[in-house]
Amino acid sequence: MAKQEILKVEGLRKRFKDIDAVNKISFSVAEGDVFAFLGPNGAGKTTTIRILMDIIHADEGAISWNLKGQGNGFSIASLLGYLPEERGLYLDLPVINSLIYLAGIRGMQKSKAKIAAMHWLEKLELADRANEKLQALSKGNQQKIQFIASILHEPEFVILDEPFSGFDPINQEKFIEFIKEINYNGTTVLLSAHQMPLVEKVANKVFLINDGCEIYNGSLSDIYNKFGDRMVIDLAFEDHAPLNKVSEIEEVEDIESVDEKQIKVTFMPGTKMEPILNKLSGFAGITEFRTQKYTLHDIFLNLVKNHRS
Ligand SMILES: Nc1ncnc2c1ncn2[C@@H]1O[C@H](COP(=O)(O)OP(=O)(O)OP(=O)(O)O)[C@@H](O)[C@H]1O
Repeated sequence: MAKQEILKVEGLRKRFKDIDAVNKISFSVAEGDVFAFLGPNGAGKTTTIRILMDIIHADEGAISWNLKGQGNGFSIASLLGYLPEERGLYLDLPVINSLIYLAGIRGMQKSKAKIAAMHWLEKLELADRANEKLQALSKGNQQKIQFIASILHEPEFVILDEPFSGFDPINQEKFIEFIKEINYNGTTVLLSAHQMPLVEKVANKVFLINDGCEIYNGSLSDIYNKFGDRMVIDLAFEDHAPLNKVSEIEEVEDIESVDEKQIKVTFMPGTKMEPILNKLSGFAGITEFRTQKYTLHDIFLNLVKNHRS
């Protein structure tokens, strides 16, 4: 059975002077999705999110929400969870007071908010800092508090704008687990992030935006099926990598220079390994040969590059 649609966006458009920041995009998010909203810098992600959060208004288009809490006097924005790109909490208040206050204005009882806040502070290894002012915490720890603030009231739908930025790799991995956990417990997630290896661990749907326009909208598995059928080989050479000569191999689609000795070669869809091995055997001084999976990162770069050209 198809899952219930929680958010439907149709023909959304926003212009800033002569820039189409968001250019007639449409998508829908269903209950239980982790919907990855991806795009390069300046693509229009934060503008779209700000429109969804009612911070700015669209010039054209329609947004419909289907949240269980609608109609009980709370605004849509207060029913949602939101981790904004620009962080900002009450620096001068003790952490626990900020969290309880923020959950309160979103309709959560004080006693329940306190229990939930302590639960998340324990999880994020910050329980012993609960009574300190936020400004005494490191930037990464402040970000953890802001994440707690966005999900404490157990929203049906949370928007996380760049949740991994500013975290070390260990905390980034932990946050993947936290996102999976809130999603498992019933929160639908719209996630905007640049770290593709993290995104592909948690998302089931992907929307790719570039220059305000849709360039992919579908499931994560479909994006691999449609665009992922490519072989990638990392090559290292004793001396300078012979970029020009490798690019003459007819099956080569793209070459990325890692450094002067290393290259990453992407082959056309359907390329077989054996003829490539034969061709590469003609190159002197190969010190490393490694096949790789074509990742979401590669697909993303390729789709954006093709859209620009
Ligand atoms: N208030 C504004 N006034 C004028 N232009 C704006 C404004 N806000 C955004 N823009 C422009 O709209 C475009 C989209 O910006 P947006 O912040 O939505 O991109 P983004 O995808 O979130 O980028 P990033 O990944 O860098 O955060 C950019 O060209 C940006 O300069």
